[in-house]
Amino acid sequence: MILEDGTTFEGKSFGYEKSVAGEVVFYTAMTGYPESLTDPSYTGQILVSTFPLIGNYGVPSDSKEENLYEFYESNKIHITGLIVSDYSFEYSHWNAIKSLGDWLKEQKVPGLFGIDTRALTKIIRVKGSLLGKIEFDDEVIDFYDPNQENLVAIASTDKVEVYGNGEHRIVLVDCGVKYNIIRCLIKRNATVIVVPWDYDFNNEDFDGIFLSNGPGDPALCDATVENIRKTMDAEKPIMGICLGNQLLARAAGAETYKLKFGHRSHNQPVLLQGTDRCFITSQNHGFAVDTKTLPADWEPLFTNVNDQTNEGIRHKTKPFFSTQFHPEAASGPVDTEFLFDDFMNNVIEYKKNKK
Ligand SMILES: NC(=O)CC[C@H](N)C(=O)O
Repeated sequence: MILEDGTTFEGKSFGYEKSVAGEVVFYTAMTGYPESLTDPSYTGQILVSTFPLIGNYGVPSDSKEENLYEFYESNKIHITGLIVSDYSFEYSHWNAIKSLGDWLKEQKVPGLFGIDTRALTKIIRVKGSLLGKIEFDDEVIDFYDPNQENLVAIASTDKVEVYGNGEHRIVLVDCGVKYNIIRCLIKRNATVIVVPWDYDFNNEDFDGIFLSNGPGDPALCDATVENIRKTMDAEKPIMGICLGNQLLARAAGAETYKLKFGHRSHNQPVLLQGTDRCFITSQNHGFAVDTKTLPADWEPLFTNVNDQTNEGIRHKTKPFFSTQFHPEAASGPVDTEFLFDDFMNNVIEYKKNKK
C-alpha cells in the first residue's frame, strides 16, 4: 500500500490480486462491512477500517425482496480496495454464506490485512485524504484521483425502474442509491420510480422527488442540479440524502467544498436547528455544504456537533429538505428514520392541497 506522500505499508493479501489506485479514506464503524462495501458512494475509494477485527461474521446471503438484495446496499462491491488490520479467516453468523475474502476475490477487489491501520489513519487525519495504491509484486501503476471524474455517471442506473406499488409516486434520482432508501420509501406506501442521474423527470407523473446519495464531487453533477432547479417551481416535496443534500444546496445556489478527511462512521452527532436535540447518525461523505453560502430563503436543518459542518438544509417556506447524514442507516443507528415520515407527510399534505 503506497500513499502519494511516499509512505509505504506492507500487508498480506486476502482478496483479489491486482494493483489498484484511488483515494484512501478511513471509516470508524465497528460493524456493517457488507453494507459499506456495496455502498456506491465509495466508488473510487480505497477503504481503511479503523476497527481492527474484520471478516468475523462473513458475508450475508444474496436473497432478494421486492427485487432488491435484502442484505446488500447495491448489486456489487463498489470500493476499489479494502485495508484492515486483522482479517478473520474464520467466520460465524446465522446468515453467512461465504467469507469476506472469497467475496472480494469473486468481485475482483483487492484486500490487505496486517497493516497498521492506526498509523495509516493518523497520517490521513493530519494530511487529509490522500491518493494511494495497492500494488502487487511487479504490477506498478500510477496514482489516480477519482474526484476529477464524474463518478455519479458510473454509479447511477442507465434505465428507469419501478419498485413497490404504493399510493404515492416518488421519483428517486439515482446518483448511486443505497437500496435501503428504496426500502424505507416502499415501507411508507410509495411507488418508487428510480431514474438515471441526468434524466429530466419533470414530465413524469409524480408526487415527490427523492435525491439519493452518491460518489464523488457534487460540483460535477450539473445535469442533476439543473433538473432539481426546474422542479422547484412546481413546489412538489423534495428530500435528499448526502450527495442529495449537496445537490439540493447547489440547486438553491449554495456552494460545496471538500472536507479535510470527511466523516465515515456510525457515531456522528448532529444537532437539530433551533433545538437541544442531538441525534447520533451514520455518515459517509468527503464534501460538505458551505452553510454561509445558503440563500436567504434557506436555512441549516442540522449541524455537526464535532466540527460545526452542515448536516442538512431546508427551505423556509416550501417542503424541501435534505440531510448530509444517512437516515436510512444501513449500516448504523436508525434514530433519524423518522425523516422519511416527515417527507411522506409533506407528500400527503401536497396532494391534499392540490385537490
Ligand atoms: N454518501 C454520499 O452520498 C457521499 C456524497 C459525496 N460523494 C461526498 O463524499 O461528500
